[in-house]
Amino acid sequence: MDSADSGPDPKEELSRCGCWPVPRERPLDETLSVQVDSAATGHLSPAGHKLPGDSVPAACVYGAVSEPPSMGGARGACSAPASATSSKGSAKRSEPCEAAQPMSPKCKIMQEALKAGRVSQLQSSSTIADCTIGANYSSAVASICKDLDFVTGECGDLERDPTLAYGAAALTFKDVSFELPAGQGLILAPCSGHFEPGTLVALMGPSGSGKTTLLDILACKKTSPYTGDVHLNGRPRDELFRRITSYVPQEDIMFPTVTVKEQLMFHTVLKTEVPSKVTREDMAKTIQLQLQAVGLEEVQDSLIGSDVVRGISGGQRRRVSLACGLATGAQIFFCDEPTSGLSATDAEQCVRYMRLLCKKYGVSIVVAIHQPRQEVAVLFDHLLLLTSPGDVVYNGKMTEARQYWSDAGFPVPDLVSPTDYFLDLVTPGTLDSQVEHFREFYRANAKGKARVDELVERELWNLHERKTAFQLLEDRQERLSKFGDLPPVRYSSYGVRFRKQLQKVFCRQVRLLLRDQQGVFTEILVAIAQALVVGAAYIGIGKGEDAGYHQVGFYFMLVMTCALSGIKVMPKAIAERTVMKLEVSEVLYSDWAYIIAFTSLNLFLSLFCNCIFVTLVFALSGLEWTVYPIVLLWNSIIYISMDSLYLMVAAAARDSSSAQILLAPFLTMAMLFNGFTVSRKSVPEFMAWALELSPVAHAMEEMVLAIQKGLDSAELKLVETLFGFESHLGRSLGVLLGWFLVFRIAQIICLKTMHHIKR
Ligand SMILES: Nc1ncnc2c1ncn2[C@@H]1O[C@H](COP(=O)(O)OP(=O)(O)OP(=O)(O)O)[C@@H](O)[C@H]1O
Repeated sequence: MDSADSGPDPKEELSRCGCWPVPRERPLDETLSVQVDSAATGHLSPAGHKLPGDSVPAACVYGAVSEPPSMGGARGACSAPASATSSKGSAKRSEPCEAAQPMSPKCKIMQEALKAGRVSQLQSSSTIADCTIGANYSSAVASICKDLDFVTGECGDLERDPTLAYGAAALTFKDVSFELPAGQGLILAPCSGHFEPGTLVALMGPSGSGKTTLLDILACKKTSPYTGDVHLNGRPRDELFRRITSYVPQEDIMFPTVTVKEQLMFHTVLKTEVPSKVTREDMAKTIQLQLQAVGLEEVQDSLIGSDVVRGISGGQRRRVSLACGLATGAQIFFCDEPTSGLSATDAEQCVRYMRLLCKKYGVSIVVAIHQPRQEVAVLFDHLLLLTSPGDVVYNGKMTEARQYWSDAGFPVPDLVSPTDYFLDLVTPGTLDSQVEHFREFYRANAKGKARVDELVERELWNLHERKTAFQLLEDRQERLSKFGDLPPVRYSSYGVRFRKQLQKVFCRQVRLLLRDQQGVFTEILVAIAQALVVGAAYIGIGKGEDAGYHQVGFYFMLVMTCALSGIKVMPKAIAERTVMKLEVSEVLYSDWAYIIAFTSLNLFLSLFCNCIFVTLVFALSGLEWTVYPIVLLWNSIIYISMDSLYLMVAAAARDSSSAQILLAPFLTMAMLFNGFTVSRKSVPEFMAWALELSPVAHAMEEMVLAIQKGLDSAELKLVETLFGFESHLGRSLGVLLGWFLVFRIAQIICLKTMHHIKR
């Protein structure tokens, strides 16, 4: 791509500003890195930690801040000792390194490169800002890729980019704790802390120590009552908190028949408004880059899969969840065990990518992680270590943890992984366990609780320096507006308007429906097969001279079959509900969007299959086609009425077996009091109300009476008298409509109020 004389390309501009990343190519200036590497150590490769499939991860960010950073990255994050100025002269390393921090080979390489006068080359290849000057597409890609190669977790590996960084959200929490009701136990003792923008935080602790509990509380995901306050930029969280933050849950719940790329695209377009000039191709490139960053490029067109649908592996699914979380343009991310199920190399690569996002773009990422390898642990800036049951034993910089342990009288032995050692000492029940000692030490030591409490007090209500959530969103809006029109920022927890939510959810439902070819085809084939079997039983019934009585049996069978055929939608509705609940809890879309999309599409398909069934059976029966519209109409009406009952039960029931139990009384009433086997003439008087309320009875009566009128059949007239059929068209339509409305409303209430994701 030649952009030298054509002026800035909006796509490049987007990429450069970090709003929409550009796709990967092999780094062009690999030679430089190889030179530097070999000069220093002779063994480091520019693509040192690659993901499977030789993918070169690349950064992707979603809203750059044009003003200089106000807080210079994570508190305590160290910088390289040498002063290095970018070609714009804005990125300066001036803070001294932590004294205790050893310098990694890569840091040394960078220092040597700086000293040797290769500064400008190195800088220009490692900051996206410089691509603004060159406006060169390939070098922009190369520089993004190269940035990840410099992520080491040690001082000065990457620094906040003043041109691109958009993270300006600080998280402060005070005395958050969680106790089970009725004194069943304390899960998390009061815990406080503060994370500056750009901090990569590790929440560590033994199993059951309350890491997820703390993460859920901070992310505003805890559904059980807890105490304590969480603040965003010194202010209590509000509705917009969920647009500023993003959550990657521990479990990977997704539709099995969507592809990896579609899943990521769905999350991306629902979390932020896309400027009008950003094309589908730009978006596709964005997705491509995000997939590369987490090593999923090779499986981008594979299905997510499940136990019954062949798809990607469990580890890859974990990475899809992570990519979806990180694709939201949030400023604070909460990730629960994002690396579980990943190979050691992939886990390291994921955390390196997170560090890149933190350092370069100023976002904060809080990660609950069980026991990372040392190579992964050093990538974190901050360690919050819990013991079991949830009590803090360390809350400070990762680089200071070793010294803290020494101060506590337990220096980390040589050749032992510090994080393993920390965990061994604070895990109850182990041989080395020193839980009580570390609890007390944290409470009493000046570098423990006292320091955290002081920081929290200082940061709380530090309103004049920090922006509100609304202002943060407005900033992003302003930056993105140069790429096209955008609707004004709304005070809503949803990233996009309802119309767009509905459109996206509807399109996905259509795709799922079409992709599930087996499901659609099976449904149509079953309708045809059922029609042939039933039709064979009643073949030519409309032609007999004295077939009136038998014809009523035929109509009865048709109505009953149509009333029951919607039952098959229940398992599907229950399965989809779980995914919908998770996505709704992530405020991707409103539950209304799903209810409307799912219900309308499902109704359309089912009615279509029902029409095939009725038409085929009717054709085989030999009845006069003049009455076909009557038969089709009443059978469709009964189908729609009963369908809302099935969907209500599917919305209320926990699973398929409890759905059957819940359905039984409704079904018995509707099916037993059907106007034919139990008719007006035979029903006991005290149960006459049941007949009046049965939709099947009303549909049956109205249909037979209308057919009789149409055919003017004396036989049928006789049968009607025998069974006591009466026409009350208004009342019948009222009952059928009543069933439809009552159960549809109940379905909506159940979907909105029940089976929430409980945390
Ligand atoms: N809402 C709740 N109701 C009852 N118990 C709860 C609730 N939330 C958490 N717990 C309990 O709190 C304890 C800590 O759980 P949590 O998931 O926070 O631990 P963890 O450190 O993340 O564990 P792991 O590393 O094994 O995932 C567990 O015993 C869990 O059952």
